[in-house]
Amino acid sequence: MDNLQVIPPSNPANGHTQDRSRSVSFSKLIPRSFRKPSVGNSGTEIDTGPDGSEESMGLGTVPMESQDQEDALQEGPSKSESQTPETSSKQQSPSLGPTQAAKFSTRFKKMFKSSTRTPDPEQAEASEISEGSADVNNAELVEELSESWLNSDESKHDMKFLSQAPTSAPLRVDASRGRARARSPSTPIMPSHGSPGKLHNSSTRNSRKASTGSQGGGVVNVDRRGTRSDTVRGSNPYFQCQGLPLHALSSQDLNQPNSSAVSRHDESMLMTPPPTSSTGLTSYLQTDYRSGSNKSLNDINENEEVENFDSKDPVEFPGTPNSFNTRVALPAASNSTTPSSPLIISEMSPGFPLIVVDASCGNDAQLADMSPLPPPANSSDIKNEPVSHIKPSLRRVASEPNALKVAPVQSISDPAKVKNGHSGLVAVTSSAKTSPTNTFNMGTDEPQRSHRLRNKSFSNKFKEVIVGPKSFEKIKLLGQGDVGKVYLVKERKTNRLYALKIFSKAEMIKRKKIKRILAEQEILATSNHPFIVTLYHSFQSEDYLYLCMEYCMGGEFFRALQTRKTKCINEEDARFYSSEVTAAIEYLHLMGFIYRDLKPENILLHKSGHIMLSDFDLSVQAKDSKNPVVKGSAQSSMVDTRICSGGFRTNSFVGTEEYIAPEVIRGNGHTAAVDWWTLGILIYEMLFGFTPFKGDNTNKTFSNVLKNDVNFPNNNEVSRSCKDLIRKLLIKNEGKRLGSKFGASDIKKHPFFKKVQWSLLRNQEPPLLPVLTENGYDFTRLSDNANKGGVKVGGASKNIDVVDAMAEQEKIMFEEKVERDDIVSDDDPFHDFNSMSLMMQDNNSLIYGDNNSYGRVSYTSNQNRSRSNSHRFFKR
Ligand SMILES: Nc1ncnc2c1ncn2[C@@H]1O[C@H](COP(=O)(O)OP(=O)(O)OP(=O)(O)O)[C@@H](O)[C@H]1O
Repeated sequence: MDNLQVIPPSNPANGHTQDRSRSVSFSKLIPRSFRKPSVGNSGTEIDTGPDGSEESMGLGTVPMESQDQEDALQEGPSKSESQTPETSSKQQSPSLGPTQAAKFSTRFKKMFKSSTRTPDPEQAEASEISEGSADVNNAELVEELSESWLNSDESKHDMKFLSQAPTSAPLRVDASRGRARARSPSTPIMPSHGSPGKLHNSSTRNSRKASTGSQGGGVVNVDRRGTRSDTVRGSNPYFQCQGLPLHALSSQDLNQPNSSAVSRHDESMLMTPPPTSSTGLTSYLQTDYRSGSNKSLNDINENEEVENFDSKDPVEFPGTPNSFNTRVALPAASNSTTPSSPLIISEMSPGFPLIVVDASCGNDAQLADMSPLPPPANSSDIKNEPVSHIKPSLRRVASEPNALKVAPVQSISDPAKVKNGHSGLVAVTSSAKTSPTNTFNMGTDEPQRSHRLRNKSFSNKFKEVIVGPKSFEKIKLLGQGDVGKVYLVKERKTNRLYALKIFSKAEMIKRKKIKRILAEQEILATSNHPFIVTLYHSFQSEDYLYLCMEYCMGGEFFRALQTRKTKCINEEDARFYSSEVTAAIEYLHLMGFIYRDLKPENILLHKSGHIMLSDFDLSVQAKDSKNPVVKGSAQSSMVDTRICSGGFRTNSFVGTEEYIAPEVIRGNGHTAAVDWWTLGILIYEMLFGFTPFKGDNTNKTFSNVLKNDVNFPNNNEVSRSCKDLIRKLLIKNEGKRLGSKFGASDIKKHPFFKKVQWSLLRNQEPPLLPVLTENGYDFTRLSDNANKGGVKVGGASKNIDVVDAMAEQEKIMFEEKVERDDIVSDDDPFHDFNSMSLMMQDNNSLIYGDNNSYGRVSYTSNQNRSRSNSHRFFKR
């Protein structure tokens, strides 16, 4: 990998000329209200590529394979695709009236006002070492804003203002983000284009990340320069550059001189403290932030972060007639008999989970009384509730593959096992036998479930919550995400280790993240898959929300990659991880979820070395999701998972910069195909240590994503089939992208995965095994410092008051009293957040041991892997 020949994205040959077409691409990124209607699958791109056969993969590897050389393989974007935006943008030249233009101007002024303020020293320091891409200075703005928009008469006023603004003044971009990436040595380092001392969010994130001990124990001391920006949530940089589109501005935004819908919460590690008055949170919420949380997740406009609920989605509050009529149950939650909410249970059988699609479509009534369960464990926090019967659920026992036997797996292609018909469901058999470690908690009593929980689609998995904040003892801070903090905790009663993610309600409301946390809970609670992190408990207190999850001691896969000398892994290992990721995404798609934030940082490593997908706050559930369908013949059938969310388009601007799919940038809506795009980027990054479209700033990256073909370094170790897979996943036209026909089945059938036995993935030997070690990478010192007052945030020591406040806040977090579902009033924004516990606790979760530091993890190569995988689990 050392001899990688990399064409920096700024190389004109790589499509970075200041040419017309680039402006054309960016013209798509003008405020959404000016955009052309969705092109969707009707792109003009022509799929000239092969259908996946090895033979058709064409040419051999060439140094830094050019597009020309690879044409025979490539279904890259056609010229017509890049021409379309130009045409459309001209046709769609924005036409602002004088009032609208004035509003835009107001937005710009507000933004510059905030951006030109003197940065604090720590931010300045952080900015010097940063070179991320999440900020854009004014000069670039003027240079790179949409050509069509620039040319419009109405925009002149605003652009004049932009060009007059001090060029050194950066625009703050998503200052709230708490994450950063280290760039691998082989990643092209782009020249910094920012001026010294400017505010730079990614650098701040960087510093914060280091200070908080980062991730799940699997933390390495990485180079803090050259970070990549983090997850973007509804904050299209173009909106930030240009001011928000009018439809996203509320009257409040426009009238309050100091308000800015684009400014993010401060960069303090502290969550915004909740109101302390006796009226408490409820009145605070009702006064200031009437969110749409009482509506269906999908009914809330996805661009909530840049929109004002009051103006767009008025929600009625208590006392108002019909205040509850606006509430729609969470997706797939309210009616288990609806065909659109198939009950899909994946069982962690001894071995690989068998997906069980309940052909009765989850009719609770029919299944009631089948399996009385034992009473919940005692908890002082919990008041007893009337009990109800539940249907038995097959749930996986957490991942302990070595201790488990492989259950016979019945192929989903077995026609005898596939039922299509009235229920419209694919029955993929469960031949799993319950093992001692996989037994249902069958008792004589029934689980307690609140009325609200009973109505949930996942109610067969959960009962009334049996723990509260006091049930856990904090061991250390694992890391801080966008809005939540994740702690390694041990349950006092059992000594079991968990990852407890805590969100401040006030913060969630302030930053309009209510929908996100509800989505995350919904997906975690609904999912039951060995490659998706298990949710054990969730509960809320007056001021906080808690998600208690399986602790993945291996930390982020990204960190594991960083421990590699080359920052990348070989193709065989990449196949392992990508196959597990594909299985996880397939499952999510089956459930009607689109993940939308695949990246190595969101892939955690279980202690077994297998992956665990986490962080679902960007995921969305398809409206009217359909049941999977089996297509093809008995010999070669495929489960069409694409159809589960078929036709569902969503239009938020979310994702991670380097992973964002072209259709997301274009803003004309996207589908589940975005997940296959991100899979392509992930595989590329695993193999080469950097992402294929990285530019030296956000705009360049997006331009590359829209225009550039994927190029490969001169690396003969990567097979043609692998490159072919990447190319097909990175087809810019989502309608032509691999996965657009049958979803995951398309990907699984690709020659790159030919040897993979999908049903036995969980029994493969992982390439890397996380090990707690005294000599591993240790970030606990930093978090210890944080606790002792020596915390460094943004490169400078925070004053002791801040540290004290943090400690105080943590104390409160772990002392609050749990609020059961029934006492959370219906008008509470977090009414739909359930307090609940998994029916059966996992007996395989890690147990706290005094001798472990839980801060030092290293990754060892799995010696068993080659023998085990090639001889036992891979077809020959
Ligand atoms: N179950 C877990 N086990 C171990 N570490 C975890 C677990 N869940 C989260 N973490 C770690 O805690 C940190 C914060 O997690 P979180 O999901 O909030 O952050 P994030 O991925 O940045 O989220 P977001 O994208 O929402 O900002 C991350 O470093 C993450 O790897």
